[in-house]
Amino acid sequence: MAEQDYVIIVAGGKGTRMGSDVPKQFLPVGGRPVLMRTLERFHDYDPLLRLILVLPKEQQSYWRSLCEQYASDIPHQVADGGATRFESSRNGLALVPDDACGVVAIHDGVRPFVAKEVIDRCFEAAREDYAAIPVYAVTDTLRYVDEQGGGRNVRRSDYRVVQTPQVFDITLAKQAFKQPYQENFTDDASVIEAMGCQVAMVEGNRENIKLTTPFDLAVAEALIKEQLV
Ligand SMILES: Nc1ccn([C@@H]2O[C@H](COP(=O)(O)OP(=O)(O)OP(=O)(O)O)[C@@H](O)[C@H]2O)c(=O)n1
Ligand SMILES: C[C@](O)(CO)[C@H](O)COP(=O)(O)O
Repeated sequence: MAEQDYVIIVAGGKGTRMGSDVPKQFLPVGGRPVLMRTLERFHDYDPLLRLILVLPKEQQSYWRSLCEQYASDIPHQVADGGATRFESSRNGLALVPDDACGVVAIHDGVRPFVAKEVIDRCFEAAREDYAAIPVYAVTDTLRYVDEQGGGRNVRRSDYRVVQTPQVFDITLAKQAFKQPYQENFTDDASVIEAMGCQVAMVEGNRENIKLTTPFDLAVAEALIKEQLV
């Protein structure tokens, strides 16, 4: 089969920490829904990428109406959201043909500001090393807190902050997502590592924030206003 790369954009979460009436992936930032911006990032990066959007079943018709309202006609498939991020990623992966040859990126729907250079780096590293994630260095002092509430500083150079897109060889990803769910699967790289595989790290971009709380929305508006993204 000819080489074809895929991007799965997961937006099947509840957005509890955002606490908004409208699901956070549909909230407008800079006048456009967050999820539309995310989809556009990857389409603008390479219109030949096959895009798969993972959304809760009950939000899919609203998404279609938003596409009409904003005259967005980027081709994409839609998969059903799951109870966990792992399940949402797995549902998206199920739409990638079993005999597909290439890499698959899994990206948070609520990270609309990933840089083109970062997508480039992740795709290149995944082609070379089978699995790659974007990270950046911790800038604050970092403290370990024990069960008794005591604490001690740890060496921050030992840690990295992890972002998405997390990019994998398609065959490897499909194999990894056959594993049963574990609680420590907080991202897709942890699923790959549970099979004993290494994950390469490349430099991410700080602006690629995950819109998790109302504070992040304010930061997103400011980044757009200052033309930093
Ligand atoms: N069952 C889930 C849980 C999360 N996600 C997606 O994973 C990304 C990162 O998750 P996060 O921002 O933490 O979103 P939520 O889980 O929705 O947030 P919260 O924990 O506040 O409810 C989001 O795009 C979210 O929609 C998903 O597709 N399916
Ligand atoms: C995948 C992720 O965005 C990497 O930073 C993150 O782990 C998802 O966040 P969550 O709070 O665990 O949903």
